[in-house]
Amino acid sequence: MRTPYPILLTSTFFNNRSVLVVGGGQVAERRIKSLLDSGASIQLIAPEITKDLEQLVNRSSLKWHKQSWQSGTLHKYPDALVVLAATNRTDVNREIAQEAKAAGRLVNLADDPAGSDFILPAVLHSGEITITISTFSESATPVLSAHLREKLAQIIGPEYGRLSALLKELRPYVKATVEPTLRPLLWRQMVGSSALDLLKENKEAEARSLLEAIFLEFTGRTSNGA
Ligand SMILES: C[C@@]1(CC(=O)O)c2cc3[nH]c(cc4nc(cc5[nH]c(cc(n2)[C@H]1CCC(=O)O)[C@@](C)(CC(=O)O)[C@@H]5CCC(=O)O)C(CC(=O)O)=C4CCC(=O)O)c(CCC(=O)O)c3CC(=O)O
Ligand SMILES: NC(=O)C1=CN([C@@H]2O[C@H](COP(=O)(O)OP(=O)(O)OC[C@H]3O[C@@H](n4cnc5c(N)ncnc54)[C@H](O)[C@@H]3O)[C@@H](O)[C@H]2O)C=CC1
Repeated sequence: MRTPYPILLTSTFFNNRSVLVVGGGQVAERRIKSLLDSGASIQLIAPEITKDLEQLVNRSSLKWHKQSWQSGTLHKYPDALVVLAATNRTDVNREIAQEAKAAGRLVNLADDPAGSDFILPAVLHSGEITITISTFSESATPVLSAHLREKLAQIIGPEYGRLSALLKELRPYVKATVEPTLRPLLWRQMVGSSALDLLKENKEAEARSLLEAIFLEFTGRTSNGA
């Protein structure tokens, strides 16, 4: 059994590329909305699209080509490294995938995860934290992924996103003053501190002070060679 290799595409990836989506139903709509949230420019090929997608065409970086998929037309979208075949026609999705793979593009088929280059997991965003969940290994049970996302959403509250933001603020100072081998120890102290509880109670200033105190105490100790 091979496990899938998880990667997260950054907005840099989307800077000079577009994503090609074929099909404009419910599944395509869900994907296009999250692609737009990630800053992607999208080329959409479909004869008909949902009402929500029609509205997005007018006010986002989504370009609609109102037509069915035509064989041999992938070359018209040279900057689309990522292709989503999301029509309700298995034969059409398969043909798109063949063309995409032959041209060295990365393709996802909405109806065939095992034949896809990558799959799209269930996603939970909590502030600056992204949690992805997948059940995929040869095939998937997506409703279980959605269920797990709901469970995790109850555990991972907004305080974790706020803690992440505070730790990021401290990161340059830690990098400048703490030896690389000692950094994990310091970060673990901060993450395991009661800053999280303070943030849960919206005591942002107290949480910041506590983290700064841990930092100062740690640097004082380590620079003394203790
Ligand atoms: C591989 C993957 C995506 C990919 O990479 O393409 C995939 C594939 C397939 N889904 C199918 C069906 C359904 N998918 C959903 C729902 C969701 N599906 C999602 C993810 C994924 N689904 C990826 C794997 C995730 C993982 O690794 O676990 C969620 C979590 C996220 C999202 O899509 O945004 C979202 C939750 C939305 C929410 O509740 O928030 C529902 C329920 C519903 O719609 O309410 C049904 C109907 C019930 C059923 O059939 O189970 C079919 C059969 C199609 C057919 O019969 O033709 C296939 C293809 C196949 O399994 O062959
Ligand atoms: N991965 C997932 O999470 C899920 C995947 N699916 C699969 O995804 C497929 C699509 O699902 P929905 O969006 O709900 O279907 P839908 O029926 O709502 O939409 C299908 C879309 O494909 C377009 N289309 C049809 N033929 C086309 C062609 N030749 N060229 C371009 N566009 C074409 C239609 O105009 C429409 O916009 C389903 O058939 C199913 O196999 C379904 C549910 C969840």
